[in-house]
Amino acid sequence: MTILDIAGLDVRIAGSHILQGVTFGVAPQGVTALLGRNGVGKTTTLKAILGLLPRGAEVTGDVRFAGAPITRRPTFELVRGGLGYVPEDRGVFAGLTVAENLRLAERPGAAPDYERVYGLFPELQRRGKQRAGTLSGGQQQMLAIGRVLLNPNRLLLIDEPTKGLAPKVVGEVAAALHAVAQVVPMLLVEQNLAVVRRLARDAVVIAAGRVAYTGPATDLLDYTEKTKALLGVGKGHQS
Ligand SMILES: Nc1ncnc2c1ncn2[C@@H]1O[C@H](COP(=O)(O)OP(=O)(O)OP(=O)(O)O)[C@@H](O)[C@H]1O
Repeated sequence: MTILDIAGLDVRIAGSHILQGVTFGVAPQGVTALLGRNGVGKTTTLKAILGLLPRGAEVTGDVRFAGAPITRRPTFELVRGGLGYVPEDRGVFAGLTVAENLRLAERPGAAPDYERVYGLFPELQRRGKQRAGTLSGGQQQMLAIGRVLLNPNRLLLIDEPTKGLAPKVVGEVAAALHAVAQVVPMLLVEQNLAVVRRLARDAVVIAAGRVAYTGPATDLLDYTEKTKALLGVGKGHQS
């Protein structure tokens, strides 16, 4: 059983053939980690799923969300249909307060689930009047995730949530993601293998434009030689 199926995904941007027939499925529970060396095409994979690649990008292949083909559906429809996205740059509005950032994510006609968001991230309630630009990196990440969780989701796509964060904060964000993953499944791009070990049940590795591993995350991480060959790093290290 899968909630998201990607088959033969091919992406060319500005003359480079970035993804070359990427094929994998995402389980409907828990965390699936999407791994690979820098620049291999992890973000491109998430953006291709969401229809967010630049205009000139050539995209072919089949993407199905809960069984339905979504390849040419507009992004807003996918998001309304329960595909939540937390981009790598977090995309919070620095000049607005935390509460205003959350309010902007509310959808007309839908009841925003503040109880869930503040239950997972009490800090966001305490800092409601603070400008988002003055939050720490970890707090901004929690705001970016909280904003997506205001609305119902069937799958979250989260891009490098711990990138650039201090080690203590990485632990806090990982704990938050662990709690979120109890409620909604996740496809998580993450370079920090200690975080992957803590959170992910399944792993998908992209190498040279193709899927080089799919299977249990622990099997990959316990096999140090393979991890090194595919990701260029050993157990528990951050690349
Ligand atoms: N809009 C674009 N125009 C040209 N090249 C692009 C574009 N977007 C991505 N690329 C190229 O595609 C390749 C894959 O990029 P992508 O950001 O998907 O990699 P990644 O695996 O997410 O990397 P990182 O771990 O560094 O975030 C890179 O070589 C990148 O330079």
